[in-house]
Amino acid sequence: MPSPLGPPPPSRGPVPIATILSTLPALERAGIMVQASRQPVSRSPFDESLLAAATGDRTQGQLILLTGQPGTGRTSLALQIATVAASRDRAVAWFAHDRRADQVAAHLLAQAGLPTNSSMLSRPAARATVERLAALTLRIDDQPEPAVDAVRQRCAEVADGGGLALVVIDYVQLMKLDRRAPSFEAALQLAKQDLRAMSRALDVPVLIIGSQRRQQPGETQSPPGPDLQRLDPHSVCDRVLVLQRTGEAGRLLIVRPAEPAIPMRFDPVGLRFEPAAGVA
Ligand SMILES: Nc1ncnc2c1ncn2[C@@H]1O[C@H](COP(=O)(O)OP(=O)(O)OP(=O)(O)O)[C@@H](O)[C@H]1O
Repeated sequence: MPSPLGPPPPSRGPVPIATILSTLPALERAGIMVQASRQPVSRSPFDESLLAAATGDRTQGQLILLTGQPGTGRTSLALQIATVAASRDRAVAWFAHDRRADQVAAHLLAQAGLPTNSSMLSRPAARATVERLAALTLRIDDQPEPAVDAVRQRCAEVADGGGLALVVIDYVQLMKLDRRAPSFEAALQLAKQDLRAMSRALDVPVLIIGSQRRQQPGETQSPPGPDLQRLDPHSVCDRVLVLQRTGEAGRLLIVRPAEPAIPMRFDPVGLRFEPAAGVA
């Protein structure tokens, strides 16, 4: 029987990056009217290799865990990966739980060499860069604390509307978890299982950003090693990546399946990873 309140309102769903960029005051101040370019974003070979490392070069449904200690640059790395995936035809759905959509858009601008607090935005070339970013098939959802069901519904809507290449959840500990589970860890485990089922049902890679705890005073082992049993206790994730960074030196460990680590350098201005010196 139909509800007396009528059909439920459509979910707001992930918002296209072009819409989010058009709300940024810094672009308005610089006189940039956001329009999507027909020119694709140029993809750096290194960023392409990061997408390949994250997905194992597979476009099929799979659950990928990207973890590391807070502040190591997990969001930055995931955004580089998402940008490559979103420069193709199908969409990338990004669920931001610890920052607003406009902050993700500002991060994207910084990665493209246009920090919102710099005079770079008033240079003529900035408009072309912004227009290329606006053409990305990146959609951002910053509604706080979504449950897995809500994420699944919004992803299914995006998939129906033209296809989905990648889902990113930043970060999984901030999702609304099942309160009936006996512990936070058990609830997290259930959420991961549901997200893995979603990746299979929609046949899309789902990258979840997770957090390793910080070193406690008195602990000698730092950072916590890539102990798979601790990172992914019941082998829920198909791929497990650990980001480590000290200053500008970083590396991406590929723990499951075991593959060679990727040495990198973090650019603290561009808020992005580059190949480590001496690495092509
Ligand atoms: N807008 C910004 N301006 C300056 N520095 C930033 C900005 N955003 C992030 N950073 C810095 O860049 C580094 C990487 O940030 P990023 O958000 O990618 O890391 P993270 O691992 O996702 O961390 P967390 O979610 O714990 O903040 C951190 O040292 C952070 O302080």
